[in-house]
Amino acid sequence: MAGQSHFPDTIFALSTGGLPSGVAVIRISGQHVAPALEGLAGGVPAPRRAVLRRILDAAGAPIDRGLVLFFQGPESFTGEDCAELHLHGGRSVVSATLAALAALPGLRAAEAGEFTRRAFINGKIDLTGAEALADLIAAETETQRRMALANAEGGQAQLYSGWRHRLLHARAMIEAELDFADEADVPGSVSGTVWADMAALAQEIGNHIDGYRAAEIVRDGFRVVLVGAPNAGKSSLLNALARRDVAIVTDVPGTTRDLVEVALDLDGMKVLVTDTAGIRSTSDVVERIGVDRALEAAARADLVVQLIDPAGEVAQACGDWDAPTIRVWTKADKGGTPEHEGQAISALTGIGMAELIAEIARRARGAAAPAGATVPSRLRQVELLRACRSHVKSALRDGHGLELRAEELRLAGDALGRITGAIDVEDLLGVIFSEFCIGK
Ligand SMILES: Nc1nc2c(c(=O)[nH]1)N(C=O)[C@@H](CNc1ccc(C(=O)N[C@@H](CCC(=O)O)C(=O)O)cc1)CN2
Ligand SMILES: Nc1nc2c(ncn2[C@@H]2O[C@H](COP(=O)(O)OP(=O)(O)OP(=O)(O)O)[C@@H](O)[C@H]2O)c(=O)[nH]1
Ligand SMILES: [Mg+2]
Repeated sequence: MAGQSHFPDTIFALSTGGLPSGVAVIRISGQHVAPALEGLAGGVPAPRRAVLRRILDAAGAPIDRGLVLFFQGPESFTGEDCAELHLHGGRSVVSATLAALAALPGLRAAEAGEFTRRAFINGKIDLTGAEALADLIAAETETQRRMALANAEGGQAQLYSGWRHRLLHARAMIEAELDFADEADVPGSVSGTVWADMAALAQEIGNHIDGYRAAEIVRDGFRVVLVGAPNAGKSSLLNALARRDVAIVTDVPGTTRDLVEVALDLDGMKVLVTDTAGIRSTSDVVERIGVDRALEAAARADLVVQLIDPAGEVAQACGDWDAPTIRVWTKADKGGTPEHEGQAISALTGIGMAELIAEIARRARGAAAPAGATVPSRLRQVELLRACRSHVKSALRDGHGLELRAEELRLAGDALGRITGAIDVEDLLGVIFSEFCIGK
């Protein structure tokens, strides 16, 4: 896909966020950029040099005075001629400029993700790089940002292209062996080292796939579920963690019925904390549904925090869940904290809260992909990685002939090629680029 392709339309969009803003940037990309700048900014600046210009409408009346940047293709984000207008971020300034652009021949408003899509078609980035840019823009926590940046800088692209080279090399060696086999004297078999490398590759791909769960925890959040008997102090803890009144707190046991979830940023990790109904056997229909939901949430948790009021009833029939569990004694301000193992906290005074938060953050980080690790970021990628590994494994099975085994290796390489977009991905592009916002 290398080389610049020629799209008939030149596209433009506001690439910065909500208006009004201090400065708003409008991006333009395509073959009509230079004539558009002639009309709109009275000329085309030297490439990559910011110049201050009057921005004019179709009638030649000034809209604003702003900075104009020109990038000459292929040395631009999209690989096409690009321009940026850095305007004052007023609604009317922006709408008048967008209207002036729309009136120019060959120009139209960009669709979501269309700049990045052109960057991909023009060979500036591969599909994993495009997906990583979407993640970088969506990143809210430090760990999300680091993971997205590693892939935006080509972490996955390099890993998969290395694997494709190994597959190609293996196929070449097998082809050579097939050719020699026609001749009278067959040289010493090369296949020993080839198959050893393919076995190692299957293992590496498997390990890489296993990293997906850790990547999901970074992207979607580490799920912490608060469970305990009614009145144990779960909702009070949730409110203290969220630093706002998310859940209703009363001294009536059985106050919380539904799941209440908040997203927190703990030490750079996205953590989803869910408050639940106090667990007890009850004849109240609504409360019983709440208890069922609590137990289901615990079953899905990455970490269960079990709250116990030392003066209260202990949760009967705690149910069982597989998630790691920590015990926390509540209402420590009242004294009487027992010598049991586990932490003591007070949501009321803050006793033990810093320690509890540090412990949750420590566990979240432990379950998350390590900083800078190259991990798959999408189910789409994982499915193709699984297909790739399964073809490598088929190739490793002896029974069938060398030709068929080489064919399995070709299929394995094709699966990798679909991840990066090197082959046959037209059907995927709509899905991938629809994730983006307009202007990206
Ligand atoms: N004002 C502005 N800021 C921005 C962007 C932008 O488009 N405009 N970006 C948009 O996403 C990001 C930066 N990404 C960019 C990626 C490549 C090129 C570019 O001109 N690439 C050329 C030249 C490379 C070079 O000089 O090293 C190329 O790849 O050939 C520009 C921005 C973030 N900040
Ligand atoms: N003194 C003191 N009281 C607390 C503390 N945490 C909670 N309480 C009180 O304990 C009672 C129950 O608190 P909640 O947070 O609603 O308990 P819950 O576990 O959510 O209860 P359910 O929703 O009924 O399951 C309320 O009266 C709270 O004010 C604390 O740290 N110290
Ligand atoms: Mg509650």
